[in-house]
Amino acid sequence: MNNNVGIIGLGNVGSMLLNQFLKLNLLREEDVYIANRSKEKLNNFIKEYPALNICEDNAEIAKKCNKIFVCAEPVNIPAVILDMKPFLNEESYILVSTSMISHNDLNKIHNGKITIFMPTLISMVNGGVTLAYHNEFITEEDSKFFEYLMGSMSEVKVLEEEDINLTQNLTASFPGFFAEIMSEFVKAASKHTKHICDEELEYMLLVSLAGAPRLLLERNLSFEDTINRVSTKGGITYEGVKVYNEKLPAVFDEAFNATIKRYKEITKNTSDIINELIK
Ligand SMILES: NC(=O)C1=CN([C@@H]2O[C@H](COP(=O)(O)OP(=O)(O)OC[C@H]3O[C@@H](n4cnc5c(N)ncnc54)[C@H](OP(=O)(O)O)[C@@H]3O)[C@@H](O)[C@H]2O)C=CC1
Repeated sequence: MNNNVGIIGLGNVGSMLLNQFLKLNLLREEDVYIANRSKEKLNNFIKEYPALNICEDNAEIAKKCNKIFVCAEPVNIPAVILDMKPFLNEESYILVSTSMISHNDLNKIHNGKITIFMPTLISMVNGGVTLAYHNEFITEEDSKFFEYLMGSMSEVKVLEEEDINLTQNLTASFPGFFAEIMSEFVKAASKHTKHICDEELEYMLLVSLAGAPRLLLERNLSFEDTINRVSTKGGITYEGVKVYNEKLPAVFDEAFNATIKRYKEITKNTSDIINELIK
């Protein structure tokens, strides 16, 4: 048993976790081991965190760490776990940062402790919701460890595995959806303004956005209360709300259907990859 923590895959998620674990003093640099497919990325981290341990490959992480975050793309995760398999034992705790690979499929390679979690890049600024599913081998101590790390940068919601797929639209995917919706908002406003540039429009929108959730949360206003307060019957907001009310449900339904369809395709693909690898 050791306190070493491994992180495999230093992309958007892995680097966010590494930076937050160290910047928030949740882990000591010398207890953290990292590995990534392309080696250049690793050297950049060493410049910032000189006591960090760089591993040659995924197997070395499994040899040296009991707790291992796997933050690769779904299609690459089966191979990562297989690389580690010879060195995994009942103490090994694998934390996979995507729900697009089922714990049943992962158990075919590592029949032990697995947490499937869905982080959010909002946690770079200490916020957002991390969704998690712990399999049956996870002890209270393991879930406390998870809560200690992820709960320090986000809210943690432990769910049934099948519920993560849908709810991640509201958490992990949210920054992307939000950016897309807001960028359309600015583009539409831009068509009607002659003297204000897009950057100024974007700034006004972001400042309003930062305040709107505070208004709702601090004054305990529901969405409906807020609409009623802002939109006077027959006024400008009222007319705008009517259009959103009519058109948006179809857009949200279609987007949910598209993500659910893609989720099924990816999980089927990762399942096929695992079945092929363990043949
Ligand atoms: N981006 C997001 O907001 C969120 C992403 N996720 C999930 O987290 C996971 C990571 O996402 P993200 O960080 O965006 O992806 P990235 O593509 O940014 O990072 C993936 C990293 O994994 C590395 N990698 C791939 N294969 C291997 C391997 N065999 N061995 C070691 N390292 C490997 C890649 O290395 P290389 O440098 O060679 O490419 C890369 O650094 C995905 O499963 C994604 O679905 C979950 C929630 C939110």
